Amino acid sequence: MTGSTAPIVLADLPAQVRTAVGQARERVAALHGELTRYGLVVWTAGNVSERVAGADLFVIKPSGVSYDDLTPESMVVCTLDGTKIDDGTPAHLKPSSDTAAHAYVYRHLPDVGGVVHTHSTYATAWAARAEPVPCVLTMMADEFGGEIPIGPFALIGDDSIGRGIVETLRESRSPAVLMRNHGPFTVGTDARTAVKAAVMCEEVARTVHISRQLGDPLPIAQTDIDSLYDRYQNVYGQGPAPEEDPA
Ligand SMILES: O=C(CO)[C@@H](O)[C@H](O)COP(=O)(O)O
Repeated sequence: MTGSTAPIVLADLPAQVRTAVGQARERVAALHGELTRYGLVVWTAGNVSERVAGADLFVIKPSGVSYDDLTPESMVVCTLDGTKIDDGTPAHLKPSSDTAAHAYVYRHLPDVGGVVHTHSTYATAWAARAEPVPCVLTMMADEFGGEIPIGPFALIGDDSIGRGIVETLRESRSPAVLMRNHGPFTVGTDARTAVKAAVMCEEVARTVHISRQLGDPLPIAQTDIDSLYDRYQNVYGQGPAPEEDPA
């Protein structure tokens, strides 16, 4: 007895799971285009994943593949311990090198449905100094509810990065953490929300950096941060579509 279990085969899973995987693959493949559109990544250095609704699985990009070559069919499907399943991709196609970090986040933060990692320039510059981005912009109060925190230094390859992300985000309202000497990891209810947090993270890191070239940015009072955060999270935008009138 080896104790090893047979790999999960996507084609053998119930139809609704296969449909959910297909939809997540479409979204995750397309969202990598947003990373390049907003200039958050160079070469292949960043990744998006999304939890599969109704299954203990997530979808993530393959490692080291050019963004231009990513397709829904090439998105890799993993269990929540980060193991690739028999997902119909070639056996040699490895998931992202950050898969263990994404998997750890999904296992420990059940409300998270999407995770993004980039090395976007300004956010990573703050990470290299291990300095949180202070909350000195209304846009930061809206999206992050305070400063963007720093996570610990961690090597790639085991649970260290994931542990650092989870420990840091549990202490904060921010959906972004700047892992020391590495770069931003962001989370959201789905992959699109996590991508938005990555875009906003880079934008505010850039603006606050430029502001500091001009002098000392002015802090925002905590009560105002709380009020801005509450409005943006609960009132801003269109809200859910109204019910159709049955008449
Ligand atoms: O942070 C790192 C490596 O330092 C990774 O995010 C890579 O830059 C992208 O890896 P893949 O997703 O292509 O494996």
